[in-house]
Amino acid sequence: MRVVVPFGVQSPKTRLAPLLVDDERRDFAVAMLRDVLDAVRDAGGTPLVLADAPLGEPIDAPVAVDDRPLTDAVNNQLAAGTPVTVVMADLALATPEALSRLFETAGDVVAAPGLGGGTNALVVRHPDFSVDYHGASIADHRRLADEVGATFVEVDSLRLAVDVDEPADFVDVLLHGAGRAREWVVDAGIHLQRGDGRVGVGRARR
Ligand SMILES: Nc1nc2c(ncn2[C@@H]2O[C@H](COP(=O)(O)OP(=O)(O)OP(=O)(O)O)[C@@H](O)[C@H]2O)c(=O)[nH]1
Ligand SMILES: C[C@H](OP(=O)(O)O)C(=O)O
Repeated sequence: MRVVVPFGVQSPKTRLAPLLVDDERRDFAVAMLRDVLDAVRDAGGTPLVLADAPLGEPIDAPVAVDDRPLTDAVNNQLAAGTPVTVVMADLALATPEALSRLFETAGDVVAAPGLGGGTNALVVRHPDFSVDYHGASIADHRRLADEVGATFVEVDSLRLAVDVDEPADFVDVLLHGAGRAREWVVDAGIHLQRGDGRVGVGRARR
């Protein structure tokens, strides 16, 4: 199964700026990308990194560079009309088992919703379906599938629902992660902060 993994090289993970400086955000984004690529391969997928600029470092997967905005770049990958799967590069909890379940779920379009309204992964088996990312995209994708007469199936998965966008997402990486991304977070001195029944993250001063 061809699996496109979009990766924003230019100023990645800007919402993590409260905790990470520019270089750290890039290094962390690459650590997540490497974990996702491993999980895709271990789930039987053949990954292609769809980057908005050259990565500038070796990566264990073919890379296609397309500097168009995310939606346009992914729709270009769908244009041939053959089945394509899209898995975002910031799914730090993704495992081969979770991805296999997604890949094996029947439907013209199979989605893994993200927390907060995004669309973290899509298996597209309908030639007329197109994507429209950002701004509660899961709702847009339900509508777009309906408009072309495609069935739309959603996979309920914690591991595919968590995409790391904001510092609070590090809580789930620390509690449920196991790969390079979690290792990077720990090495960066980011730790759980628990008090009065709430949990967040803090960072040890260097
Ligand atoms: N190819 C490509 N991938 C993108 C682009 N923008 C985001 N991505 C990737 O799409 C996925 C989800 O995007 P976001 O969560 O918005 O990622 P992001 O842009 O790094 O994060 P923010 O800067 O905080 O919005 C991630 O895997 C990004 O690497 C883009 O313009 N082109
Ligand atoms: C790509 C985008 O990610 P978000 O901006 O919602 O994190 C989406 O899932 O539509």
